[in-house]
Amino acid sequence: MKTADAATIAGGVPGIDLMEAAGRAVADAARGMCPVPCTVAVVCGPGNNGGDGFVGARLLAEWGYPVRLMLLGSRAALRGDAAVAAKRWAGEAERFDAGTLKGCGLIVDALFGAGLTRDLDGEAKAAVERINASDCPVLAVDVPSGVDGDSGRVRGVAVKATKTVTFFRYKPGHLLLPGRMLCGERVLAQIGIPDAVLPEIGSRSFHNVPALWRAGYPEPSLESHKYTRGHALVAAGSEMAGAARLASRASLRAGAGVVTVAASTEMLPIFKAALEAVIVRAMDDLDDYAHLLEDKRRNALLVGPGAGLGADTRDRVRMALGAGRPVVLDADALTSFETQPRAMHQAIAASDRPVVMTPHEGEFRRLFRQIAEGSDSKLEKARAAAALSGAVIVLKGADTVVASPDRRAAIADNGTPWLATAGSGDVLAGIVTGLLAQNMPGFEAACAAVWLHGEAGSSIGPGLISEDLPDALPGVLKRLLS
Ligand SMILES: NC(=O)C1=CN([C@@H]2O[C@H](COP(=O)(O)OP(=O)(O)OC[C@H]3O[C@@H](n4cnc5c(N)ncnc54)[C@H](O)[C@@H]3O)[C@@H](O)[C@H]2O)[C@@H](O)CC1
Ligand SMILES: [K+]
Repeated sequence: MKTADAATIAGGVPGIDLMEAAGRAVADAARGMCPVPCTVAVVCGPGNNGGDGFVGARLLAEWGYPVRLMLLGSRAALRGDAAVAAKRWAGEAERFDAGTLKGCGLIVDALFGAGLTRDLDGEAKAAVERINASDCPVLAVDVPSGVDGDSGRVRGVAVKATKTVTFFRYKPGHLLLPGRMLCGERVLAQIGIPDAVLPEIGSRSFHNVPALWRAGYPEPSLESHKYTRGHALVAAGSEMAGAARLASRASLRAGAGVVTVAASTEMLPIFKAALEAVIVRAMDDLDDYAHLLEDKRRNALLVGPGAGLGADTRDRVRMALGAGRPVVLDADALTSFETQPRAMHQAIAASDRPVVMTPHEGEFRRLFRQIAEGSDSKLEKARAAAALSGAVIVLKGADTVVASPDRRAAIADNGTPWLATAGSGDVLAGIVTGLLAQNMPGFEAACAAVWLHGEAGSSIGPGLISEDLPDALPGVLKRLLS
């Protein structure tokens, strides 16, 4: 944002104009929250976030709202645009103490935004605690004060907002937990920063929404037949038939033309009975898997759901990665490398096709211990793991991050807590595999799968079980593609 602001200002827009536009967006949001004028407490900090607060306070007062402005620090200490904004505020700047929020109908939190540099303590911490203790709705300016915009982390203590107005683009902290929860409803306001500054910023972080990957989403044409739509091979092994069934069905729903599931002979009847459109093949040993890989039409491979832990699964992972095809590694395929993650990274490095890993936090910690302990930003953790392993990393959770070895990363916010249920990850892995079978590139396929999975979950909601998810995909896809 500093680069964006500076480039805009260098392009001829005075900084105070940006602040005026930001303050207006804040005042508009406040009016939306309290259409009938109520007393608004605007709590300002010592930097430009406070400056936005001064502008918002002035406009609300002009619109007939009784406004009380409180300032952390002294008016004389304000600098730059914030000092200009403060001069335009004709009212008082009160000290913020225990009594000052009494009788207020709305609090505007303009304490700290992008300039937060350390954990809150002392007077600032007390101010945030007082705001949180009041039972007033809170409108946060840019980010709830105390939330780190880069990571979504709480720096000591943070405001719990009802609504947050931010500017130009969302920041990672608006999408990552716990920041996202502390924002309440989010509003994105444009304040005159042109999109042309984006290349200069060079950000590789994205919000996982269809605009990011829709252009590469595979759609069949009239000339397509089932093999041109790709053929996914799911290596099920001999355990947990349900996991591989869910993944296979999800691959088909995601558009793979054909799905083969390979399982031990004793498991075949279970698969045959449960999956009509899926081809079922016996795989009792590694030779059987090698034989299945000989058919090059099987062009995307999934190893993990129901694979079982141990040497056999490790060998199958190595064979898949050596087969010159996109590979998805999930569940047991990941955990089987817990004690030898380097061996997995080496096998990935030898593959020239996309590899996607779909760990949850626990699996991630086992495979990337140093990275997991070394950073508290989920975004940077996933990014570091992608760089180290050479795979696209899907670090799952309510704020799933997809990161690519080329440093692109996307954060999803469209899931639902109802997706935290057995088998949900198997479905996700199956969707990724189905999209890779249709030649979608690795990062885009992973992002699209996460988004579709989130939408499918949200479309079902309470009572969701993983079996429902593949069957919810047609509705989601219909909306997406129309
Ligand atoms: N031209 C611009 O730069 C624009 C900036 N805007 C606003 O400006 C904000 C960023 O402004 P700033 O960079 O001045 O930063 P902030 O206003 O977020 O905070 C910086 C101030 O807080 C102090 N501070 C930081 N961490 C602290 C802590 N833990 N405890 C106590 N004090 C602490 C710093 O010493 C500094 O005085 C954005 O969030 C946005 O609201 C908008 O007005 C749009 C235009
Ligand atoms: K704030």
